[in-house]
Amino acid sequence: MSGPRAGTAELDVGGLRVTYRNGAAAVRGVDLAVGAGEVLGLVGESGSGKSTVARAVLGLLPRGAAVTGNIRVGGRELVGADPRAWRAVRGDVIGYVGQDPFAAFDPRLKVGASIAEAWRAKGRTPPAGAIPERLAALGVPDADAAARRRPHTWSGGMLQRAAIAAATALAPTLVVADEPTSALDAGLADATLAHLRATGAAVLLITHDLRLAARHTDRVAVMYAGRIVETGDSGEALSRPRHPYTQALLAALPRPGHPLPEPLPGEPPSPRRGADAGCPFAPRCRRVRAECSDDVPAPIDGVACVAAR
Ligand SMILES: Nc1ncnc2c1ncn2[C@@H]1O[C@H](COP(=O)(O)OP(=O)(O)OP(=O)(O)O)[C@@H](O)[C@H]1O
Repeated sequence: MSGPRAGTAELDVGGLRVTYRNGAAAVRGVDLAVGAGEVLGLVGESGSGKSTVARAVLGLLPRGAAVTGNIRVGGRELVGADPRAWRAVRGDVIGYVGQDPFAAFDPRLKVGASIAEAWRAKGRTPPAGAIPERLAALGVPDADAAARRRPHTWSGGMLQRAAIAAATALAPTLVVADEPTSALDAGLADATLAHLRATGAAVLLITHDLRLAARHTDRVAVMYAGRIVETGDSGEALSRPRHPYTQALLAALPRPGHPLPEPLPGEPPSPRRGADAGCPFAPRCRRVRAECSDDVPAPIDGVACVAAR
C-alpha cells in the first residue's frame, strides 16, 4: 500500500487505544497516517470506532476516556498534551468539519461573524475581505451579502461550505471531517468534498459511505470493532477488496437494477468485551477457518486476515 513516506505525514497515529469511562474499548490499536494534500477515508459500520478516532485526534474525547499510543500532528505528539496545548493546535493546525452545519453556527450570529470567530479565538482579526473571499472560493454565490445573513436563511449545502471556510480559515495543515456530507444530497456532497480537497490540507474523512469514499479519497482504512482491518489505495481496496469484511460491506451496497442485497449478517461485538482471543470478525465471516480463533490477525500488506493471504 502506498502512503506518506516515513516521517512526512501530517497526521501519524500509532498504536492508538481509547477506552471510555464505562469500560468500552472503542479503539483497540489503530495505526494510520495522512500526508500533506492527501485525503484518507476512514470507513466502517456504525460503532466501529471511527468517530472515536476523530475525537481523539481533535482532543475532544469525553472526560475520563483513557488514551494510549501516539497522535502526531506535524511531528508534534499530542497524546498526554494538556487542554491548553490542544486549544492551541485546534483551528491553527487542525480544522474540524462536523456532520450538521446548522449545529456548527450560532443562530443569533451572522454567518460571517461566526466564521470570524476562527481568528478571534486566537486573538486575531480576520484580514479585510477574507471571509467573503473564502466563501466565494468555496462556491457560495453572492458571498458578501450571504455572510451578512443568519444561518437559518442558508441552505444546508451552502452552510456546510461556510463550515469548511471556518475550519480552514487559519490554513490548518490537517482537517478532520466526520461525516461532513451526511446531510447533503449526492450532488452537493460531491461538490463539497471537492472543495474540501481543494483546500490542500491533509484530510481525515470519516464516512460510512463507501461510494463517497471511492470518489473522494486517495486511500482508505476500513475499521471493524476498534481496529483497522484493511488499508489501501481507494481505487484498489474498494474495487478489489481483500478482507472479507470489506467484501461484505461492498456486497451489501444497493445497486440500481439489482434486487436489494442481503445485509451483512450478525452484529459487531460489544466494545465492552475483554481482550479479543481471535479475529473479532470471525463469527460473521463466510471465510472463517480454524486458525481464525488463534490470534487477532496482524495486518500483512494492508490486510488483517489469515484467509486473505
Ligand atoms: N462517550 C462514550 N461512552 C461510552 N461508549 C461510547 C461513547 N462514545 C462512543 N461509544 C461507543 O464506542 C463505540 C464506537 O463508537 P464510535 O462513535 O466511535 O463509532 P463510529 O464508527 O463513529 O459509529 P457512528 O458512525 O455510529 O458514529 C460504540 O460502541 C459506541 O457505543
